[in-house]
Amino acid sequence: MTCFHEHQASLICMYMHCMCRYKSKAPMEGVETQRQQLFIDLAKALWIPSDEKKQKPSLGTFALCETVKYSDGFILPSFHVEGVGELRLPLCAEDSAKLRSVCEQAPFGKGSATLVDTRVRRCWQVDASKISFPGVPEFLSKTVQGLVTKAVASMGLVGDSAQLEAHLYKLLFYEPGGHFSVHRDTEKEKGMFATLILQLPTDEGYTGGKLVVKHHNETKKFDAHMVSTLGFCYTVFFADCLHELEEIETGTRLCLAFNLVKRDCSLDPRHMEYISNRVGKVETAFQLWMEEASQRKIDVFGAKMAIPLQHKYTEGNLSFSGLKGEDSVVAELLKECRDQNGEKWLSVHFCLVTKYLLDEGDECYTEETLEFKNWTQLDDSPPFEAIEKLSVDMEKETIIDPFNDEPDDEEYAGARVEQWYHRAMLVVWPKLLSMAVACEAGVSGALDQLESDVETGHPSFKDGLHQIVSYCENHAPQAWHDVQVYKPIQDPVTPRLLNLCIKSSVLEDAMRILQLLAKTVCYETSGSLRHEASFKVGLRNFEVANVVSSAIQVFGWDSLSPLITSLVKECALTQGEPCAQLAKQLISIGIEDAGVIVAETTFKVFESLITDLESHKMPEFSWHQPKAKLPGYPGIESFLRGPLEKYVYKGGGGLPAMRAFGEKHFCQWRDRSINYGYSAIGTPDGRGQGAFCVIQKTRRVYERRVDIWRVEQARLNRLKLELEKLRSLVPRTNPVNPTSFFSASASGERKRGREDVEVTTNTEKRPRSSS
Ligand SMILES: O=C(O)CCC(=O)C(=O)O
Ligand SMILES: [Fe+2]
Repeated sequence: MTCFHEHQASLICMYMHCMCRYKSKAPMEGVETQRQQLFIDLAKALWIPSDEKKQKPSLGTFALCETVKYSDGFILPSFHVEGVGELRLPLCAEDSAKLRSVCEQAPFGKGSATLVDTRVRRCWQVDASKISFPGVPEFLSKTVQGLVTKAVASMGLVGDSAQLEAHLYKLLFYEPGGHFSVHRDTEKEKGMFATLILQLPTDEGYTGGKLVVKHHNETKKFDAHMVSTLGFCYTVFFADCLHELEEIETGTRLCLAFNLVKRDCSLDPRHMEYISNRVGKVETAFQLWMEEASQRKIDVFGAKMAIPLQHKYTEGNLSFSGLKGEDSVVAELLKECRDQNGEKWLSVHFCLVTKYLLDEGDECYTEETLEFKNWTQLDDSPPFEAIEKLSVDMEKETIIDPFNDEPDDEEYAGARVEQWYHRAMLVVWPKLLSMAVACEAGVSGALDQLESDVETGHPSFKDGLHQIVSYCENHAPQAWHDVQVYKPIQDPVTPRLLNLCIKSSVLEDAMRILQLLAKTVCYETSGSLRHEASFKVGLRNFEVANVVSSAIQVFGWDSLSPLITSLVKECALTQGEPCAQLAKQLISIGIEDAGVIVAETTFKVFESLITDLESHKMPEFSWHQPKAKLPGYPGIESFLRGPLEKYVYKGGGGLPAMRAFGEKHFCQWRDRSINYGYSAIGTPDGRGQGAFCVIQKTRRVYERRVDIWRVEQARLNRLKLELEKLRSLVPRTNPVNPTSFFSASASGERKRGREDVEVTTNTEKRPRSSS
């Protein structure tokens, strides 16, 4: 028997892939570069380089083929088939015919269907229930078990009969032309991880019929025809590996197919030695992430990373011991990573991801969706409640792209193509950042967890709070997403966060939250969050106002006043009533000075805008169009900006040129006043070299100025009414003079545009209230 081992450097391919993926995205920014370097280092540390794999056969292979030695105690002189009787081995021609008479055509699975199609599979089968071994009663329990124990050792697994079983599945019988085209074996029962094909001898033997097994850029070709007349041989491979039985050219091939099922195998102890020698490399690759995480930051490396697995896995069949081949080594390496204090620092999980691609073929419509499921914890980290809601950013968080090869399923209908990719990944995050990851599955779930930690006085509670606040700073659109899009006056996040700060007296985080509320946050331009380009959380409602007031009560006005005043300045115009409520609440709990400052600050924002708008007078008519732009025609541009109504342009080129000129720049149907700041009509006239274009201004630019002024006046009236209402909400008190801290930017506001007051404040520099 020979094995043509077409070994390709799978690991090198992975690196190359890693590099290509990042190269295409030049220029890389600093943060991106750092993260991608970590991914490359990590890939090198985690996967066993192919040359090393060859030197370490103990690390296991995905497929092997061995002849059976009689010295191993293997004897099988005959077997029994229901309806035929005893068949002696090697199988003679007469018995072949008898066996054939009770066989049925072997089907294959496609999706959930079972089909018979001899173009895909030409093979005869007899069900296991009809096969027995009366001459060797311990054939299945001992003989085959012995083979299997030995075989899986070569795949890097240790398991005795309690953990590992070989279940006879079918007898397979091939005649000339028999074959099975490329496929993966379905997991026919829970725990099935590999297939064992035991080849039995026939008098005729066979030629052709090589078994080709592929896994992750590696291909093995097994040719067992030489032993097909005399002895036994077996082939074992992980069931998810693609494999194919090439056509039988002559003779007959007889096999028993077994499902290898494992309950709870452990890693080969030789693996453990490899792992303890290798884990240092992985820890070194993680070094920078470890440092960042120890500061509870997620700015550069993010909160989690995903490592795609090499084997395929199906739903509901997962545990650490369910991992196959090198995947189990990689998982163990990750689990074994330790920090400076010798503590295991990573939380290791498993998930399945399905990518669905739809291409309608007309270049107009393509769809891509990702679905994550089967989240399974592989270590003893505390359970994570909302884990099913977690997803992975396939661009930023996976160390290599898992979708760079063939899809698992494809369907065509004309030009329309649908594709499915099923992949498995390990997803890791620093245990220190578990709250930040919990936030990704939903801030409200993370808050639930934190609130119960507070109740039980969990020591890491402050740490968790810190992480949630960091998450909100880095992902404000996600943290307040639903609210922003669907219920703009609700805020289920801020009051809970501030209350947690208050309960645990964490001033620093309270300050970060107040600062965040005042900030303008931008949505990312891609993805589903395109609803609004930017937004401020601000003070959305009375509940938020009241909890802010409690924070002032607990932490003191002195420490919070700069943040509060800039928050009020930022949101007074759109959230006037909650601002007034904050003032009212402060006054009612006896922090009167602070209340007055909040109220005055709010009113001042309105007043300065009102003063500004009142200074705008109804524009008087003139032909000036001061914002006119006409590049390439400076003379006409200055005419447009100036006081004259009419201009005669002699551009040369005859009447057609003048006509084209007029149409391009001064067409009455295409009003350019919005984009180019002018409005005029061009009328070509004259002939030959004497042709010209009369440019006559229209009133459109002026009318637009008047329209804008009208809108402003309407706004002015609304603002006055609103201010009046706000004043009535706050109880009268002796005014504190807030101008000392307010005046600086108030004059700046007046000069600003009409649309909005943008108060830019630098909280650090702003002098504190001295009241
Ligand atoms: O006959 C063989 O060696 C392989 C058959 C096979 O792949 C199958 O039955 O799934
Ligand atoms: Fe198969």
